Amino acid sequence: MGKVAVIIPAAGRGRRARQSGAEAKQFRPLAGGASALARVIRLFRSHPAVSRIVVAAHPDDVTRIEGMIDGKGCEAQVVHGGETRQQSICNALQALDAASHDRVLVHDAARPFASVQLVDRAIASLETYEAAVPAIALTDTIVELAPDDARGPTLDRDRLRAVQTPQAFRTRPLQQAHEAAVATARDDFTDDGALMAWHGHVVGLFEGDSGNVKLTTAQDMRDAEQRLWAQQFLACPDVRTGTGFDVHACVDGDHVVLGGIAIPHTDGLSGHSDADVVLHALTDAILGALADGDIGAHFPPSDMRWKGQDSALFLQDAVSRVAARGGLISHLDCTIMCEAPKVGPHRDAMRRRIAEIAGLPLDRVAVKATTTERLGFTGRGEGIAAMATATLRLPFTSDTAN
Ligand SMILES: Nc1ccn([C@@H]2O[C@H](COP(=O)(O)OP(=O)(O)OP(=O)(O)O)[C@@H](O)[C@H]2O)c(=O)n1
Ligand SMILES: C[C@](O)(CO)[C@H](O)COP(=O)(O)O
Repeated sequence: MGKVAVIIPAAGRGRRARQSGAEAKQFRPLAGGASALARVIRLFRSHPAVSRIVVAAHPDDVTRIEGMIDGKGCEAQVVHGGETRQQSICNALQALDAASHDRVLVHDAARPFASVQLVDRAIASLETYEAAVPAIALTDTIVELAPDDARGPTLDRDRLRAVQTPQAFRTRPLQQAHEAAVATARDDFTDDGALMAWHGHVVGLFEGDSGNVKLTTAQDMRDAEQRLWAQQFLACPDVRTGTGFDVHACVDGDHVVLGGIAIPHTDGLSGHSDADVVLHALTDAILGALADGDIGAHFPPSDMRWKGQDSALFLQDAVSRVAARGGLISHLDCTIMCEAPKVGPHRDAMRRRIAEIAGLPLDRVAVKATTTERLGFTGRGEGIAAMATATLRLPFTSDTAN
């Protein structure tokens, strides 16, 4: 048998799942981790039978998806998607040589929960069929709508199935079916199984997976987040708390950088980097929870590379150390101590920026502020201080147990 290729349609705009200001659903980080598309790419990249991946992308997303498929693993390519899912797959099929890849799986970028076992079943189905789709039985009572949208006839659910992806095909017959659809201007197929059946092929069914949901609505996105957080939390039972504290002196200037946000002010803050006490305290809090030194140990002030540096780099480094240990950050909290500038008007911008750097949902990032009642160096306006707490969860390791 020849090799297996995979087509990932990822050119949709995710309109039904769109929250205001949010990017398309397949690119949103899920539970502070990889996006749906990244998870799907990872699944197929690491599957031993798959040797080529073609991702159909909206023209605006080609470069970013090229960045996601970069690196080791099987051969991968991004092509322009079309106006509909069917057109996106048709475009991707043109990038496949049926002589070298005689089998192809088609899997939605919007189904991040597909398992290796499901992919194995899809590939195995091609020993029996030239087209096959995963299907699950329905558990709700299913009715047709009456003309007035009231309840119509009840359907026999034992004769109905919900169809998912990955769908499996012999490559050339799928290409021919798509060519025939283009020739007859049919562009209304919601899946390739339907298109193959229309073209006269028997389409087999294999066992789907009720967990393999398609992220379609905003509620689906919330459910997926919860499910992934729960999975990660269970895998990381070792709860750690770290604290951080930082001070920078006020100097001549016209703004300070706090929580990644430049705030106009009557002074500046002196420092080797951008002197962002908030990001520094948070970085130290994370390093503290990891028992992995402190910001000065990793980014010495004597090193000219960090001069004037955006402190996001330091926080990103600490966050990646958590990921490298297989852990996750469950909460970041910071208190800024200063008489001025007023933090309140900038609090949400700071939270958004910290959440963005740390890859966390907004409700897992807190920024608070207090004056020190004109007492001490912060009270006299000689400097600004910040203290932070990071709550992390790590997997238990043999080191942890010792
Ligand atoms: N022109 C299109 C439309 C959809 N898709 C992809 O097909 C899969 C299933 O489509 P759907 O869930 O409907 O995604 P969207 O089209 O993005 O969603 P919506 O209809 O809500 O805009 C998704 O991975 C989507 O990116 C595609 O490649 N090209
Ligand atoms: C292909 C599919 O996921 C199978 O269930 C589904 O048909 C896609 O439908 P959508 O309207 O493009 O979301």
